[in-house]
Amino acid sequence: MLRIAVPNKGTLSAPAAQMLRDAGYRQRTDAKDLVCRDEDNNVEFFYLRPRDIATYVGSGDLDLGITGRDLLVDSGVPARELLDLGFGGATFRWAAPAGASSSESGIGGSRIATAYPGVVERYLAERDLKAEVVRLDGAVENAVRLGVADLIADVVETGTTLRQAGLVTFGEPLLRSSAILIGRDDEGTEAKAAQLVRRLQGVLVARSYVMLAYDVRADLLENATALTPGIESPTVSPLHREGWVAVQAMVRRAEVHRIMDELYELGARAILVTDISNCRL
Ligand SMILES: Nc1ncnc2c1ncn2[C@@H]1O[C@H](COP(=O)(O)OP(=O)(O)OP(=O)(O)O)[C@@H](O)[C@H]1O
Ligand SMILES: O=P(O)(O)OC[C@H]1O[C@H](OP(=O)(O)OP(=O)(O)O)[C@H](O)[C@@H]1O
Ligand SMILES: [Mg+2]
Repeated sequence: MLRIAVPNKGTLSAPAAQMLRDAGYRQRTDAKDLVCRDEDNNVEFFYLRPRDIATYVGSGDLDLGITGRDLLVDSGVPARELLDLGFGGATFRWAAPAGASSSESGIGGSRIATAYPGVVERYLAERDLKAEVVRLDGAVENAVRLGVADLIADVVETGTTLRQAGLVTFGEPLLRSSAILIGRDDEGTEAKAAQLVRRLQGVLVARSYVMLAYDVRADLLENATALTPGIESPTVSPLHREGWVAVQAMVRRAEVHRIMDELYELGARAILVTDISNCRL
């Protein structure tokens, strides 16, 4: 039975469980449950703190896990990224008091508060910089005003927490994070993860594409299908009405309204959009 770690709390927890449900797996119904067996799919899910997930996967005690890229890097364990899951996006950034005119050149020699010492120490080591890393558990934005650090390195999503603490970011992000599927850094990992990866990829495609169908005069077909080339090629079927055809193609959800406008202008009619609930390409 495949053993998979899923975040039990925090930002990644609900979207991770939803994605697994969308991929056809059974998930816990009670937030206090820490294990859920899915006999039909021969998988067992373990609900753990996202920070600990890389540890369990790196040691080989669990086969696969869902966590943040920043947490994987921070852990330094022998686990690797198998798939970007497209949620939980955040940057990991330097920040200092507004008006302190901080820059990356001032990082060496400073006191840096962070809940991600592994990420910060990797940055320092790569540049041969020495600095004092103050490891905190959270609410890192308070560290500067409380006097334990000169600057911080932390997760930034909307930037609201930083702003409210009177801090501003500086320099390039140390990394761009999102939720990822991870496996142990060894030979068997890809094979173990193959079915789960295919299912999750199906969910990702279903989320970012819709199915577009329309009728168009046969003499306009080339122009119309140039707008909707599909993934392989669009499906074209005859219509009962002489000289018209029906077309079906997958299009990117983000582009569908522009494409519908352009198809209508071209003369296509009965333009219909349907959600895709899952797929294998
Ligand atoms: N706004 C956000 N705040 C915190 N973490 C975020 C945010 N958006 C995405 N993440 C990602 O979530 C992961 C951190 O999850 P974790 O559950 O440890 O923190 P949390 O959501 O802040 O929960 P808690 O504060 O309860 O520990 C990281 O990979 C981080 O990049
Ligand atoms: O840019 P924002 O949208 O404001 O989000 C980023 C903030 O959210 C998280 O804190 P959280 O609320 O999880 O508290 P914590 O620091 O105790 O983990 C993170 O550590 C940042 O502080
Ligand atoms: Mg947090």
